Amino acid sequence: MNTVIRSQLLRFSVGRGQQFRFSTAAANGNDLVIGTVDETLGIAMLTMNRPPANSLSLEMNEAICTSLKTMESNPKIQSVILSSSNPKIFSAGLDVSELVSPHPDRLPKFWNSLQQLYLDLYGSRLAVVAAIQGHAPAAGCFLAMACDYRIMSSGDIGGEGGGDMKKRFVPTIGLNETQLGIAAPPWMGQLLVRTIGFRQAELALAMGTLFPPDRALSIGLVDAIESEQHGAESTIIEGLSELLPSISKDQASNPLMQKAFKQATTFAKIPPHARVASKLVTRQSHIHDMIATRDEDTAHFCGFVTQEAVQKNLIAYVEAMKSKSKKK
Ligand SMILES: CC/C=C\C/C=C\C/C=C\CC/C=C/CC(=O)SCCNC(=O)CCNC(=O)[C@H](O)C(C)(C)COP(=O)(O)OP(=O)(O)OC[C@H]1O[C@@H](n2cnc3c(N)ncnc32)[C@H](O)[C@@H]1OP(=O)(O)O
Repeated sequence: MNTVIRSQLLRFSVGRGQQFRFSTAAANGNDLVIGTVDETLGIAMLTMNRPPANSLSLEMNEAICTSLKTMESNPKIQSVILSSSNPKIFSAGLDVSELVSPHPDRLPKFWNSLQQLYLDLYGSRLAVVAAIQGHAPAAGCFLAMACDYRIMSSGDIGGEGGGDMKKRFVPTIGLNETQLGIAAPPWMGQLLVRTIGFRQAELALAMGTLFPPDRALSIGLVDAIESEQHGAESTIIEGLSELLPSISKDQASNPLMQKAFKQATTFAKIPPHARVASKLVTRQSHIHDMIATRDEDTAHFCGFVTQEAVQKNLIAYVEAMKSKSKKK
């Protein structure tokens, strides 16, 4: 919450695998987002890096938007991989501390930053490939749905624990808002309808369902699933290692990341004008609807979240989350 973007862009250099970073005044000194670009291939990588869970605060939303816009402003870049520096969490959705006992001035600004993130990502001229290595609940799922292609980790043996007692790590994805005693905003819910169809979305929204990878694939919430068991050195793909930020270099032999890289490369080869025009055919009306109702949506959100009963639910949810985390 006390993270403030001090300077938008410290360094932006293009070329094979060069990086640009955002400088922030976060207590841990980390960059919120790390961007790398490869002009030769026409692809970029945007790595979310807000420990512990890549939750979306006002500053995180703004950092993703600014980074994406910077990539878009480079005419040589046609596609981008959206990934996470946390191998088990793509994004935990909204930073719940933005919702609990919110400051009246900050709350509408926060919501506006989320709306803008939706508009920028869903309407981006770039083809965005989501590399969903870990959990993607609520607005984490929304982030993935706003991309053009989603590849999710199938989960693996050995994610937690040790020795013979290793547990299987199974990431999940979905709009689970009702489990928190809130409802997904209409535009987010509609994005689910557009992605998986009316009946599946109606049920999933009501139940707050979080889908494991195989179910997410079968209903079309993700386009592909991939193991994360790292391959042999010989399977390393040229260009991927250079594109990965220094904190994720070990991901070069990760099959999921390789698949995302191949997909981004495929997108980058499609004639851009045709690709962007076809994207507008399916997305423009949804974007226009959202813009037309944006102020109303903000007022609705602020009124809804600040209700006493909603605050009570949220406080209980955050307490349960913290005590679960402490017990680990
Ligand atoms: C017609 C409609 C009518 C009305 C609607 C009108 C308006 C709409 C109103 C409201 C809409 C608001 C929309 C909300 C969308 C959201 O995104 S809400 C946020 C939902 N997110 C979640 O529920 C996820 C919660 N987190 C988890 O389930 C797990 O953390 C997760 C599965 C992601 C990972 O599990 P695990 O690996 O076991 O990690 P931990 O649980 O131990 O967590 C690690 C640390 O991360 C912190 N953390 C996790 N999630 C969040 C978060 N969302 N925000 C902030 N912090 C988070 C957690 O506390 C741990 O921190 P610690 O180690 O304790 O410091």
